[in-house]
Amino acid sequence: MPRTATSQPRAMLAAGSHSERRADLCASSFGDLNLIREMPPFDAHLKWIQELGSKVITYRGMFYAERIYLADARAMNHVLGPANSYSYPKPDNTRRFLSELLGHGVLVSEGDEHKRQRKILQPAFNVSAIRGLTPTFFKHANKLVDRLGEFVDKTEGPAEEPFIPGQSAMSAKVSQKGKPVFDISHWTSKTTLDIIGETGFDHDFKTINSGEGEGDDELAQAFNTLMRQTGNLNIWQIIQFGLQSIPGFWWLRMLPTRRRRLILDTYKILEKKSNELVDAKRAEIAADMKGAMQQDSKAYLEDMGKGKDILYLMMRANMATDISPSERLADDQLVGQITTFIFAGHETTSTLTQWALHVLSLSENKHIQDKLRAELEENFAGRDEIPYDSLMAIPYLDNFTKELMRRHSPVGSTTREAQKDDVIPLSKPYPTRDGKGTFNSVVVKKGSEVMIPIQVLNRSEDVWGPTAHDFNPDRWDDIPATAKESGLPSHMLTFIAGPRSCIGNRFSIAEFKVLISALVRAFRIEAVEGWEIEPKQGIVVRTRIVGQEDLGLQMPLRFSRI
Ligand code: HEM
Repeated sequence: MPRTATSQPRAMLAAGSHSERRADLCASSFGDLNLIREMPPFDAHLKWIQELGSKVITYRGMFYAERIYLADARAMNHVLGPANSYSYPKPDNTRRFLSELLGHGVLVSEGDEHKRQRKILQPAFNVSAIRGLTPTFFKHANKLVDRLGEFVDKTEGPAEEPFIPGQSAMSAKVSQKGKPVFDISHWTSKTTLDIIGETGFDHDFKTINSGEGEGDDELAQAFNTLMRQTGNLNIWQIIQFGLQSIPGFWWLRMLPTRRRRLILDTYKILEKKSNELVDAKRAEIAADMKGAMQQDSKAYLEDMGKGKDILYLMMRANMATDISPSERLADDQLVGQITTFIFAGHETTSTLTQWALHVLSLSENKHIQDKLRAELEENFAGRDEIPYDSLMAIPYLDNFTKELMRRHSPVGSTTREAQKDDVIPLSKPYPTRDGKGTFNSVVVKKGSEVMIPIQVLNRSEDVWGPTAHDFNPDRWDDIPATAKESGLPSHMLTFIAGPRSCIGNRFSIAEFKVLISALVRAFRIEAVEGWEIEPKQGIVVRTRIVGQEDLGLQMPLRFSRI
């Protein structure tokens, strides 16, 4: 008879593994995080899951703190769903780290404050808003195609030195006539930054036209300086972050380190520029409202929001008469949304697009690239852009997008912290470690970290069957019952679920479809023979090339004209 695990079941505790590794753990403060850091993303989790024969495990995070890992759909619906989501906030460390860089936007708010912010933001992300933004997505995607096309046409053959912005010397050497090797991550990143600039708050970053660097836009430079502080933390900085959450060590936050001074100074620039954007938007809305009053026309008011940027729509919602003064967002919260949009809505879609191009470049997927291009040619029929609804209705593009989101989710995992003791139900009974019994729920203690295993659950054989690890867009024509029964949004965890799910999901799907349709129609995409891509976990799952680790994160791909 399955039972509730009142004490952690042995299968879940992975007791053997813990004690076997205890000697290593004592030698380092990072617990099992060391293994996770050493192995490619998710492989450590998958390895434990396979070793233990259970999808429900615990392991040790920083300072040996317990982390609960539940690769189970029902457990995730419980933790993330409307009833419990606010009882599982982001861990304090994560919030502190993010708010230091991004201010007080929706990503770091919790509880009633989060509900309030979400309510104001929601209208800016509904279908009609995204429909209005789609021409801007096309404008930037076509600009990208033009820029890449110039380099394709100019490429005479291999070169000793890089001849394209972002390109490494290695990529220059393997370029061929009319077939240069681009670091496509450089280009997708610039394009999605330009897109979020214009659609987010009507700001032109102009990065696609800049050369190697970040361009001279002050906002882009400030943002990139802050983002560099998210990577390459040294051991002392990581320990410091961990210690800060321990009572008595709060003062570590205040130490005037070089990193802290840099962050404070840079955030001031970001804040100043963002405040200017907020002021300009307020003036624009006021002028539009005045125009509406003068014309006294309901149609004029309705038309006002069409194709407007997210900040405009959000601020207009913030000024609406049915919003009480206590519900309105203050200026620092509006500024926090701007930094949040750049952060959450830039590298995420860029990374997804890079993975899409990588998947298409593989010789075993040539049929997918050919099929996608043929379908796009037919639907675009020689046009540079098509309306949002037509784009969304292209069937194979839709299957390809869903499969990519499932198989290569840019955000690999995230974390929550139990705010109170709880019992988390599981989809099915799991065997205890001794094999003598089963358990179908897990007791969680207040303060435990609960992992949200996005990539692992997206590839779960329990949900997708034995072909879960394959890349197959056709699977979406015949979704297995287990996926339908998972209760996850679109049967996956890519945008997580519930009240804290990604508000930008519609935005990113439309943006991605626009980018991929423009690139696939214009270019043939091939992998560089013999170069092996290796995933590298950061805030998003980026890539580097095995043997070229010193060149850092990159996605080199060969492009040629169709
Ligand atoms: C493929 C692209 C994207 C993926 C995979 C993605 C994924 C996610 C995930 C997993 C979260 C939850 C993080 C957590 O709570 O721990 C999230 C939150 C969020 N995302 Fe996205 N995202 C994408 C694109 C975007 C875009 C384009 C925007 C904005 C234009 C955006 C805005 C946000 C915001 C504001 C949140 C915080 C929502 C809240 O806490 O209420 N995202 N996203």
